[in-house]
Amino acid sequence: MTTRLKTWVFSQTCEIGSRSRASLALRAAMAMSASSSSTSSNLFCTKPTPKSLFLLPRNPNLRFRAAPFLPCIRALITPSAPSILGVETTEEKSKNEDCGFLHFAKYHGLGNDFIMVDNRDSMEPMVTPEQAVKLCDRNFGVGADGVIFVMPGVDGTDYSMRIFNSDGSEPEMCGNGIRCFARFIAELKNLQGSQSFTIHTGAGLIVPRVEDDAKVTVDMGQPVLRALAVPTKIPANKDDAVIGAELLVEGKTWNVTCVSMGNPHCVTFGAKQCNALQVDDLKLQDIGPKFEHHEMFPSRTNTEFVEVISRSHLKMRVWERGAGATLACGTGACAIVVASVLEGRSERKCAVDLPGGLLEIEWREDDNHVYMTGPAELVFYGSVPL
Ligand SMILES: N[C@H](CCC[C@H](N)C(=O)O)C(=O)O
Repeated sequence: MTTRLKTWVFSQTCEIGSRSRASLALRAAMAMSASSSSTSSNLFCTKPTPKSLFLLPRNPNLRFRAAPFLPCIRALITPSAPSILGVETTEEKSKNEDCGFLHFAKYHGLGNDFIMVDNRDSMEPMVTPEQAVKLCDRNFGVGADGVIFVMPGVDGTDYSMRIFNSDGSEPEMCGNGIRCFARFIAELKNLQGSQSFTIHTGAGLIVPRVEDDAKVTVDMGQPVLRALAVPTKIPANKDDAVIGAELLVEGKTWNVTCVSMGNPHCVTFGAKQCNALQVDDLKLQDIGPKFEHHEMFPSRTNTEFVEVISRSHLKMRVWERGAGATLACGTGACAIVVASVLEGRSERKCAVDLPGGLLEIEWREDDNHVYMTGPAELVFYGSVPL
């Protein structure tokens, strides 16, 4: 069965704001239909042409009345959903799966950016780690710090999350990514107002809540301090944790505290016998990899370099495992508040200042959970030949 592309009916006006996302997706669908003017192909199996790379930047001047805007969004990025072009036959569904196209939504959390894939149809990621590396390339691909898959829930959770870093490695958890995940789901399901979801991740159960102001608050669970569980081979110096211990990195001794938020973090407030760290002066490209690949971290590590502005305001630069210097790191921001409390440098509730913006972090004494609040933004919808 083939599906003729219906012509789109839309008018030239709509309020700018929440609908403009829909109009972006509508434009993409239009361009897709234009690029496959033939009547035989359906929306998902157009020939990959230059037009098939819909990287439509947010354009406030776009003025469309998006009539079927939600199905359009879903149809673009959820091949298995009933297409706006009519109910799919199983034949079309199978074509969708092997037509070599990936439909995605690009989101970022304070500039830490991700290709979001609606993978709710399968427990197998639609993209391999090797393809993720290509997709994340900022010159030859879409460009991102990672690819995140929205997958079916496990053991009663609403969803599961898997993520590939831009180097193709698979971390256990991603703080900025889980905020983007929550906003993406709310968009796909056209949910309004405050919503929370239970997400199965490599770090266990994580519960993000989309707030009325579109920020996302996440219960990031409990930090893990046991050295062998971070994991680190640095000898434990406080109970079975590594707190303010010494680590020799290329001839320089740094004071470090090691924390896992499901993924490993090495937090430092500076080197021994040196003045307080000025994080803006750091050459992350030089020092970052030396921590990431240090022999004391068998699974490599994320490394956060921290400046204490006040007892409730920390400034951080991060070199991420598998992604390098990023504009923000949610799990890292949680790890530095835990480390700074353990080293007596800050309160349990801090504003964490990152190159991409501010995160609010609280390590609550009553339940030992770390809570993170911050934004997550949709940038564009896209389709790319795999
Ligand atoms: N690169 C990290 C995963 C992403 C973490 C970061 N982007 C965040 O927001 O938590 C790792 O390999 O552990």
